[in-house]
Amino acid sequence: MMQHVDLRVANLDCEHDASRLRRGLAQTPGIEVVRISSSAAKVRLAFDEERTSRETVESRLAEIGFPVSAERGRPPAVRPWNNPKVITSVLAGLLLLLAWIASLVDLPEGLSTGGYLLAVLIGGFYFGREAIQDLLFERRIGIELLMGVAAIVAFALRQAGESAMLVFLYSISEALEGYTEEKTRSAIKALMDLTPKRATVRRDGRQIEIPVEELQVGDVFLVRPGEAVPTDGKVLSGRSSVNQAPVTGESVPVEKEAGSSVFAGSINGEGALDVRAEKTFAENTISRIIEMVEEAQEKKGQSQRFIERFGAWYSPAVLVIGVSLGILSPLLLDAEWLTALTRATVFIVAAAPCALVISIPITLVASLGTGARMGVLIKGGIHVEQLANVTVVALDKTGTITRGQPDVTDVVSGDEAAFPNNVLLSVAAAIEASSQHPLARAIVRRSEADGIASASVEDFRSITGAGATARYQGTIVYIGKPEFFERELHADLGQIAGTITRLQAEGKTVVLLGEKARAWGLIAVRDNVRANAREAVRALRDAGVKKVVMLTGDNALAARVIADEVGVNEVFADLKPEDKVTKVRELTDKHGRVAMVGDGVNDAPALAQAAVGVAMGAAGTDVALETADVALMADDLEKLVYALRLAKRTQKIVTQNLVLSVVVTAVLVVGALMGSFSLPVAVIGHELSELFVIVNGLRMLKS
Ligand SMILES: Nc1ncnc2c1ncn2[C@@H]1O[C@H](COP(=O)(O)OP(=O)(O)OP(=O)(O)O)[C@@H](O)[C@H]1O
Ligand SMILES: [Zn+2]
Repeated sequence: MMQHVDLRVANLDCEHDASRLRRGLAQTPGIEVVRISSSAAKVRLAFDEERTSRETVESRLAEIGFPVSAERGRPPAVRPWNNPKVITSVLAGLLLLLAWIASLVDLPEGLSTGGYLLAVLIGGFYFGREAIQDLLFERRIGIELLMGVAAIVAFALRQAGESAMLVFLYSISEALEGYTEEKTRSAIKALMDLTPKRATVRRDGRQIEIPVEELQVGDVFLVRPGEAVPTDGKVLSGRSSVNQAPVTGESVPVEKEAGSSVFAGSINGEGALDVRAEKTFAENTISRIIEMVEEAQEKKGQSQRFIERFGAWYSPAVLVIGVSLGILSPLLLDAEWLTALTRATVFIVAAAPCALVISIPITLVASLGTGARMGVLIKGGIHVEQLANVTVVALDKTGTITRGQPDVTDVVSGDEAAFPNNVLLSVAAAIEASSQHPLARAIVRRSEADGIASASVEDFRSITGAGATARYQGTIVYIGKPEFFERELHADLGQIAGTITRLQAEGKTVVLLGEKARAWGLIAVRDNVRANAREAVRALRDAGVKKVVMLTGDNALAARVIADEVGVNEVFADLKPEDKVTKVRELTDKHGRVAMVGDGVNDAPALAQAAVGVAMGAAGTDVALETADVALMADDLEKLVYALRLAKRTQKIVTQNLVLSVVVTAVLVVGALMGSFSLPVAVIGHELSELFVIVNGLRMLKS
């Protein structure tokens, strides 16, 4: 049996480390690498249980230099002085400085040259090793090789100081890049630190403290006032307001009582809560969020993939051109050797695409992390691109535009003598007790509130997009939309027909109860529009969305009233779930990219059809969290606007970065070819553009 494990390991910082790990395990029988995520410092391995054990796997990883990090689930802390690349680079800088001082004062020249050489060797150790490994094992010419060649040639041309400076600046920018990436990632990991290390559980009538990693589903734990919630669960008893900003990004605390869900990392207010764990620590919502943000970095957008493909042939091309420049121009054009070689070196440094290569990833990590902190989970660069360019936003009605908590407003009987209101409610509630639909819950709630005893029914069956049916006193009874009664049951609506239209015109959803060919009466339900829906729709338009439309399974008349209330101008009503898919496709054909927003459970097919599927209120609904492209953790339309703006802002910074890096590289290359730049100018210009790109990208850390 092949067994899969996910392990978080140390020293896995970049693609190079990833390939070193892959090579290290290639010679180990019984272990296969399934996936390596350097951005998450995680590996997924498959191992043959008959041949190896998990312990062997772990010790093998340690042998090849990637020990499994101590705290499972919790990512390790980031410290610059723990990073060998930072240390070697700083050391190279110091040596460079000393050697330079030595060259100024009257010390033998050999001393400063020796210092420069040491700086080159130490500062160039890591990227030099990566360059060689890339070349030998992956047959790839990368930026590291370009820089290494340039440094060696410069040194050979007796420009030792320039060579050392190149090595120092390149290594420090590499280290800085790695460090900032780590740092931005740790902004997300900071979420994890909000979860406590230990939980107080009740076992056998006693309270004991255990590490949160040992919490089991079903454990009852205690959350005291002011404490953080250790893992997701359902409140058993107690009452308190809980700040769940770390998970959902909502700033206002939410009231919790018996039956409410709480999420790990939320901060408890004044009351004490007894909570039954529904997730282990590793599986809880916040752990899933962190994992998804990490995985998101691997779902690259089109532009990023293009740049990576481009980089694969660009760097070798630079090397080939540089070498021919240095060798051919003296041979063929009679140029001076020293000038030609220097020029070639300057060219190689000038043309290296560092800034270009990091401009997208650095911006994305920052942006995705910021989104996650604000309760907006975007599952990859590709979705950021799509979301930024959306022209149509399609909103589902129930639960998206409306609150999804309807109330029964009217009960009208078609035949008072045979079916008085309490009989209607009692039969309706009996059928709806088996249904998950928000309407059903409203009806059950109303009948309970009125103290009506539920009738007894059997053979419940749900009719998707129309209603439900069951057998009551031997008769097949239906509950559902009026259109269903007319079209499918050929029911005579009799005197209630007029009432139906009147109630629908008030924005109410009308459902009928009755048997084949005869409606007994109606129940009207009203679901209020979300408080901020109108502003959100306007904000979407302000943000550049051309069309905001509403999709609903409800009746057109009622839907129109709701749409007018929130300022949506186009409504598509009476849609079955599969019609919503068709509608999304039509909208895409006609107007371009569609973002479909729904609850992610009933609307999953429509969300999947859209360019971007957005699930609202995803915290606590695993399906929504897993399937949507963008998950809004809070049940709040404002977050949709935020997500759109975040995506647009990200795209803008990415564009700035791309333009800048291309322009700077072009200027440097032209200058290098014309011989107007010296090596230090090229190196500094190059590193400055890289620094700009990093700093610009990090602006996305701001929410
Ligand atoms: N269990 C039910 N009881 C009564 N009526 C129902 C039930 N299920 C569906 N219906 C009827 O079918 C219609 C469409 O239901 P559907 O679930 O497709 O859409 P919805 O979720 O109500 O609305 P939206 O599409 O805006 O989310 C409802 O408006 C209602 O009239
Ligand atoms: Zn560079």
